[in-house]
Amino acid sequence: MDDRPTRPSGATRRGRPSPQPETRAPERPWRTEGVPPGQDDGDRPSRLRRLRPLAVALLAYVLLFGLVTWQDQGDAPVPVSYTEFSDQVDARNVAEVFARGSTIQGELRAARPVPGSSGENYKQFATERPTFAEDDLLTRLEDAGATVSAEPVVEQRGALWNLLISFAPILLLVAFYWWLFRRQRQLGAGLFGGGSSRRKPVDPESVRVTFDDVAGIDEVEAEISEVVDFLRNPDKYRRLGARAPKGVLLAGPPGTGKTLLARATAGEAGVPFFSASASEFIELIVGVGAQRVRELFAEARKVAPAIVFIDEIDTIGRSRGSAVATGGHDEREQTLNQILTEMDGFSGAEGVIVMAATNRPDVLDPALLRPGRFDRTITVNPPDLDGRYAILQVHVRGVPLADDVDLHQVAAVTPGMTGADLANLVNQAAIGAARRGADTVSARDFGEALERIQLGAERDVVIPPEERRRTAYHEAGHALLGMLQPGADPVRKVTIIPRGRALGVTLSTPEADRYGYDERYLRGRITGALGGMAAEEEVFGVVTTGAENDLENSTRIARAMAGRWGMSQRVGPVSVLPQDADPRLAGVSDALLDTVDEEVRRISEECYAEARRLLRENRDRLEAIVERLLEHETLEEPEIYAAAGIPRPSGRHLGATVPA
Ligand SMILES: Nc1ncnc2c1ncn2[C@@H]1O[C@H](COP(=O)(O)OP(=O)(O)OP(=O)(O)O)[C@@H](O)[C@H]1O
Ligand SMILES: [Zn+2]
Repeated sequence: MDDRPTRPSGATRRGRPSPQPETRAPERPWRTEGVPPGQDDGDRPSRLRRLRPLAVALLAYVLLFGLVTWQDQGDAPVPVSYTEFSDQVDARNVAEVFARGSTIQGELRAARPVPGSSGENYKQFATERPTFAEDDLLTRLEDAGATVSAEPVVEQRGALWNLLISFAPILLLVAFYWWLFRRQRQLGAGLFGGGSSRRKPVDPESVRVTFDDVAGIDEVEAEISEVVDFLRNPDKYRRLGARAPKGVLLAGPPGTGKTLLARATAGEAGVPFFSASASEFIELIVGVGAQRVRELFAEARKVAPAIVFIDEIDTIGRSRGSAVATGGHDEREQTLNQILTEMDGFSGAEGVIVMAATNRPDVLDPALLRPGRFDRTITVNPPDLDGRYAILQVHVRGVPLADDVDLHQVAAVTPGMTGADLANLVNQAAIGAARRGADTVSARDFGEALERIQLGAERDVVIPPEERRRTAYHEAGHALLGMLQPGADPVRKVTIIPRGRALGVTLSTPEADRYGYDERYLRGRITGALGGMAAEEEVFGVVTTGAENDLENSTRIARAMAGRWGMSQRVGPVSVLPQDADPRLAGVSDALLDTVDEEVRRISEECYAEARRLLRENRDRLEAIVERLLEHETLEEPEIYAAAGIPRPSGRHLGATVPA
């Protein structure tokens, strides 16, 4: 669950909680990625080509360095070392070196210096050694059996050797880097099916996604259409000197179809679509991310007009002061800078449009949003009732529906669900029908799929009677408080059949789409969440571990009330716990944080006391629900309200599950 209480279902569970309800995780098996796997082989030649500039630069550097060193030698007395005389040594050369005043270092093994035979023209061989004449040297050389050749072969070992030695660390480093770089790519290719680092354009014809596949985007369609139009007729804009759109930021919660929208934009315009996830850019090695960005854009430019899509841009685009940053800092910044450079670099004329998606537009570095970069933000919201209906219609294409399926009804009972959730719902329903061996997908399949998504899959375990009874009180406590509090979301279902990791579940969902919450509603949510624990304490006099998940939920809401939503008078109308930022970095004092803690405790204690009071006053209702629950294990909305003798607030209900 994310940390706003805006999730579709207010399910409260007893038992070791699954912190992330099964509604999200493995939900999108159909999510196709831009790259057909196994295309990496074709990249090899271009990879070599890419490395060529590096090699050329290196070679040039070595040559230049060598040349400079060589040049130096012409003028200044550079030490020349004759470690030994081979028979290729030219005596004239030796003399020349002497004449220039160079020092010969090392041993003249073949020509031992003769004491006293000093010549004026020749410098000292070595300060502490006697000098000798050229003739003398020649004689000695010949005596030693050396051939005096016409070609001067001066062994330049000294300079060259020093050069090589001084280069060795750099060369080693370059080699190592190269090796790592290649290894990373191979690893990436191996692990992620051959496409993690390199994106090829998807053939626009082969995976053509169009606006027909995206539903409920009426509000953003106008803006997106402009991008499509530009990609289709860039000349029309160019002629008028209109600045082309460069970057479009798609902001919205996960699963709202941002990727789909970007892909559909490419599909509509009939241009290639390059996609990458920003998190893929971040590698351990600094510079790799930037390199990948460069490649991505280079390839897009080659086939422009095109769309480059960067998902999760916030992983690299977080503003510097932000508390949470992923990946190495340098790497992140370099990669971000590379993206900015690429965007600054191309003129609109090239026809590359960058689309990026984020669910945290608030944390983005302002540099990203400057004109000429991502200067358009399109907010994609979770769909409303009509939107959900439209999305369902898209996804039931090709799914044979039974006559009893009413998509309006399905849309009505799924407030808060995103496009991805709905796609999953249809998929799960179809799977259920297939498992039954049915020809069509029925309303019952939808009901069961929704239940599985909201409550988790049923688990086949034998619960001891004592535990079962305790669970029944716990869930009945949640349900009763949900029904007793005015303004609370209607209770849809209660079960003491273990589901997912929970021993029992109470599900309440809002009647209609909710966009904001008032304090009373939130307190009701806390009281309801604490209702299970309160019932256990009320009836058995002890508290069990079954309330862990409930406490997490209630505390989270209380913290947000006091620290984020200004609902505590003692804290005041200030934001102490801004979303996803470290309050201490934001300069919040410890005293204020302590006050929030105290307020969280106060709110929770008040709500708990309220829960206890309500349960005590309605003990007969509690017992009635428990009795029905132990008998039927699962109760639907009408039965729950009937058992408690409380009028039902809602009429809508996806009555597909028949209780045992
Ligand atoms: N508006 C929509 N119309 C039709 N289908 C949708 C819509 N929104 C989402 N979906 C379905 O959900 C799937 C996932 O959506 P998508 O990956 O585009 O969401 P997203 O916003 O990019 O999510 P995330 O932020 O998690 O990457 C889509 O492939 C599509 O099947
Ligand atoms: Zn509970």
